[in-house]
Amino acid sequence: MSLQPLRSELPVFLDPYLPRNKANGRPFVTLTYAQSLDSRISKGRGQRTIISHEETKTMTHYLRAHHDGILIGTGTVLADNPGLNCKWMGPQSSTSTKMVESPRPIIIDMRQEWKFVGSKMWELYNAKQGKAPIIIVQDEPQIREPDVKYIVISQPQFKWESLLKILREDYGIYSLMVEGGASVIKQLLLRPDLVDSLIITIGSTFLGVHGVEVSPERPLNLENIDWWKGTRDSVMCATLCHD
Ligand SMILES: NC(=O)c1ccc[n+]([C@@H]2O[C@H](COP(=O)([O-])OP(=O)(O)OC[C@H]3O[C@@H](n4cnc5c(N)ncnc54)[C@H](O)[C@@H]3O)[C@@H](O)[C@H]2O)c1
Ligand SMILES: Nc1nc(=O)c(N)c(NC[C@H](O)[C@H](O)[C@H](O)COP(=O)(O)O)[nH]1
Repeated sequence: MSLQPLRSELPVFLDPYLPRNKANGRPFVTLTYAQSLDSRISKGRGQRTIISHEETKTMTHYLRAHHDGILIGTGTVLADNPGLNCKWMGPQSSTSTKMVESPRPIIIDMRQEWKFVGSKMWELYNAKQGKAPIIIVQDEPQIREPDVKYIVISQPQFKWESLLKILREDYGIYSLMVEGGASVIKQLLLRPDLVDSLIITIGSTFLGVHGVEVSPERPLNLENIDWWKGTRDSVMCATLCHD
């Protein structure tokens, strides 16, 4: 399905929060997600839930066009079967340039529960509309899936700073968009040392007490805050305070 055109104010609004070159050995990291008014990102664990309006969906694809990589956690890849490509074509693009503009999917799958072959990502890759993923695993895989790259961590938990360094140095990921889910977002909200931009879409809906909540484990302040108001959603851009 094609996207709605990008709202004309969004490029200027988003520009200060888009990736810039970083000299500190890790990628520029954008943490972005869509939440309800009651701070939920889905109706329930494992339930794919559309929160964004069509115009903020287009914004998400515009953001994808500006990043080398797009990372999600196991819960999200299993629940959502996401495509993680970029459908925003830009003013002068043609279908043949889609693959170039799509970020590389980076999937946390420590216990190898997800399969690339047969997924939406795989269909898009075969249609030359998306890239094959890098998968983060705990152990060397017994069967390597076609065109997938594996980062073997050799322990159940990885340290974000180490993973980011590997992504930049070994895979040329200079800008990384992190799209969730809840566990990943909660960890990174507490890492102002690693997150460069925070972009949250707030949808005008309540998802209720059974929804998957996103709330950091301790209070958190933001700075460099700006808001955009759309038809149904608002978008807040900010940076995390180092306090
Ligand atoms: N609205 C949105 O913007 C949005 C975005 C993404 C996902 N979602 C929703 O969020 C839900 C999934 O959230 P979730 O919290 O269950 O899953 P998640 O996607 O955050 O994945 C969590 C899992 O990733 C792995 N993981 C995360 N950090 C790790 C680390 N440091 N080391 C090792 N492994 C690590 C662990 O296996 C962990 O259980 C789904 O319902 C999905 O639809 C919504
Ligand atoms: N911006 C945004 N608004 C939403 O309403 C929603 N549910 C997500 N969720 C993010 C999560 O990462 C999804 O899995 C991908 O958004 C699916 O991506 P595709 O469209 O299949 O490429 N993100």
